[in-house]
Amino acid sequence: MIDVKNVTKRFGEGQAAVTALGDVSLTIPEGSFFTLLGPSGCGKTTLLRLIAGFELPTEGEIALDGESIGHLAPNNRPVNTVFQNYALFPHMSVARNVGFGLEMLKRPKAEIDSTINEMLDLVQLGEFATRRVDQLSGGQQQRVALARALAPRPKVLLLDEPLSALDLKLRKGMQSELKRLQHETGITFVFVTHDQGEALAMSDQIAVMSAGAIRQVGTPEEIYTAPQSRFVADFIGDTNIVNATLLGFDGDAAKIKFGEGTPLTVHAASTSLSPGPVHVALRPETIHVVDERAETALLRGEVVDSTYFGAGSQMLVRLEDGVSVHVQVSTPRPVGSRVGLECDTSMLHVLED
Ligand SMILES: Nc1ncnc2c1ncn2[C@@H]1O[C@H](COP(=O)(O)OP(=O)(O)OP(=O)(O)O)[C@@H](O)[C@H]1O
Repeated sequence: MIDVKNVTKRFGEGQAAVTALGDVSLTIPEGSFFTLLGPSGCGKTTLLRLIAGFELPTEGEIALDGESIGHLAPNNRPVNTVFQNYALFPHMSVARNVGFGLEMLKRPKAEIDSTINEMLDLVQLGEFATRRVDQLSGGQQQRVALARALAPRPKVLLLDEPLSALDLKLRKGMQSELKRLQHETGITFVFVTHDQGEALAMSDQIAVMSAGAIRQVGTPEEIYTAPQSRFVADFIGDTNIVNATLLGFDGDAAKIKFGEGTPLTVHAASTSLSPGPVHVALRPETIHVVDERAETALLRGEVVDSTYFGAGSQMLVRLEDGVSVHVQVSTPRPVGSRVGLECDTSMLHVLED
């Protein structure tokens, strides 16, 4: 288990100082596939480099299995990193690249050889052992980098956008491959990405970050279906955010209404929200288009655009308050027509701002 406790990281001094991380606390469970997700510059790489020991925190500490690792140099931490550019030795064979870390650790030759074979089998590169790395494809080089990082059997593997150099098809393949490797080895993977699809597809847990802070931690399903804030709802997928009035709470359930509509009981990110104007997240795939006069319509508006995307169409509906909502449909209504929008209220979610 990795415990990040109240970690602040500032670069530079005085007026020019940049706070890359501000009082971040986080627990990464042992043996999990844990993803740090957020836009460029939010501090993901900085957090990874602090865990690796390439940077030291300005304040706070990082513990592994209950023991602070702050005093340990990077090579003495039971942690290994796979970098974005792989950092392989191009002129060396695949086998030597994989065994390099073990040679540095002065492990016996027989142990190094058997680990190399085991690791190459694990990443399905057994037949490439003697090939020079510069004679491999990008995807194969990625596997060598993984095998090399896994060879010393670290407790934690840090992966900094390791798939970003691959084309889309290879990326998808490597996503399943990485998940398989994590399951088979049981090593804790801390994976950095700004790609929400990748994060949802691969992770046991995701920490969504923005501007040096952790905004939400949860399983992919929790993050997708119950985003806490407008930022998380916006960042994960194609969410509509609509205006509503919060009337109050009944236990954990929020009572809201859209415009002058009837009160609805829905989920909320927090029960400490005050009654009044709020924002509600509404996933495009959970909305059904009905007749404008239908009593079941929760929202009403006019179709202002419609885009065909193969599996269906995406309609843009402008609501009476001017907010536009995306809706996925198999048969779009004509632009200019008035429609009602119906939605399972259990899929509505009041956000914190
Ligand atoms: N060595 C450094 N000196 C000064 N500022 C830095 C340094 N390293 C990072 N920063 C700043 O800290 C902030 C966080 O950077 P970081 O690289 O952690 O972001 P990131 O989320 O990994 O971004 P990306 O997805 O673009 O890699 C940024 O504002 C960055 O400019």
